[in-house]
Amino acid sequence: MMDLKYGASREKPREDAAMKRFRGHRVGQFIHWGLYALPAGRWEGKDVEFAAEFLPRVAKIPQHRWEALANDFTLADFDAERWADTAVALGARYMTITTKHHDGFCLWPSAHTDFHMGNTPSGRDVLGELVAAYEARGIDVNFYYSVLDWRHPDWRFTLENDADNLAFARYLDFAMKQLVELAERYPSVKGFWFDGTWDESVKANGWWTWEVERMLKERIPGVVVNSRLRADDFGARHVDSNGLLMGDYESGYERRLPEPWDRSVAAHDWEACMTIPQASWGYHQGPWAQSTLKHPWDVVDMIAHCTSLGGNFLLNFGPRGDGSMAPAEVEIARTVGQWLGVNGEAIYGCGFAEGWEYPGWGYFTQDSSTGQVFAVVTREPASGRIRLELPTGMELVGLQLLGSAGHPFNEHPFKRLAGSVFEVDLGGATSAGPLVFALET
Ligand SMILES: C[C@@H]1N[C@@H](C#Cc2ccccc2)[C@H](O)[C@@H]1O
Repeated sequence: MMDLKYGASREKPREDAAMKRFRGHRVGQFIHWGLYALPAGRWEGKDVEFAAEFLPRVAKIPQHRWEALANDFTLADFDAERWADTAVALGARYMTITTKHHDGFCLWPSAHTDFHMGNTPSGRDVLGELVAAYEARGIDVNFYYSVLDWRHPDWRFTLENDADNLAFARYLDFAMKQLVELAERYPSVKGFWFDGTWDESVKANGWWTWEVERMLKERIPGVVVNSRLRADDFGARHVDSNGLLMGDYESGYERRLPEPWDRSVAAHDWEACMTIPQASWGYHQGPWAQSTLKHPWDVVDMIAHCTSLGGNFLLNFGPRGDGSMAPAEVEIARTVGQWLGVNGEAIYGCGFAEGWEYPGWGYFTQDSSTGQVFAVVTREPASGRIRLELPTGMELVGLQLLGSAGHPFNEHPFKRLAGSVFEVDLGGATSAGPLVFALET
């Protein structure tokens, strides 16, 4: 093992109450909202077929024209209560909001820049309103913060000379001041989700990423920090040069999930984040994005997939420029939330079912407190039958379909094929969306 000054601070997952709470949430609502929601992927009448929040870079928009959007950011239809109601409808237990994305615009009135909500027509503290509305509903709030800042004059992608090093040192000082400001203004925040840390400039300053995590945990005991913030002494990211996870959970899964049979993932905490359109985090009005919205049952499959490997699933919403939630995304939230309302006990507080192999037709999850194992059937075989292969020596004595026909449980028939292999005929099992069985063993 190398002697690292800025490597992982622990070898095993955190087991304190705050981390257990985050782990048990399993389902979160990601929100990307900022000036990019105004053009919504369209510039000078043309759709730019790339993530809406990258528009200023992809369309090469002059800085002054991008900054002028702040004058149009009127929040005409922004209502934090309605956003929070969407999270309740989704069945989300936490929410992660973009406090500052790569363009540098801040959703709070920051004292360290002029590019913030205070210099918009409404002057409203969007973050303050969101924290109040979500916490009033018992939903934890996390802050996304982009270390990458296209606007700041001292930002550097690479460090070529002393001048770059001096400038970037000023930038890191600015970013640290903003993070202290966020921690002081919103002390009830439960986590920080860092992004924009892939450039050489940040990787060469692992000490700063270590200091940020230390500062936040000193100011907000229990706060949860993602691995994407961290670089070690040698620029290794997420996992340090000794192979140990930095931060509190692995956050490398962006618009992708681990292979469902990759049991190694379950060794540590992790979270996957996912867009509803194919590839835009900010609201994109064009058919390039709007024609690719995910089906609610695809979202349910991803939620169960993550839970089965001990991970959280963070589903992204991109509110429109006026502050309203996109109706199609709200509808998806409602359908997923209705499924969770019936089958959530197989998700919330659940995780990896040790000893149960990946079955192919869906996922096994296990309640971390009671040990109850569930089968979530998201890919019903053409045969209409699933095979349950139990850990060797285990007997299946009962099978209950969750929430069917309005009953909390509904005994379902099964038969032994051989040894610890059982077959379940899914015929007659009814439920809106993927079926979930509680296994009695
Ligand atoms: C969570 C997601 N990470 C951000 C990104 C990115 C990106 C996109 C292309 C190449 C390199 C990085 C997206 O804008 C969104 O915030």
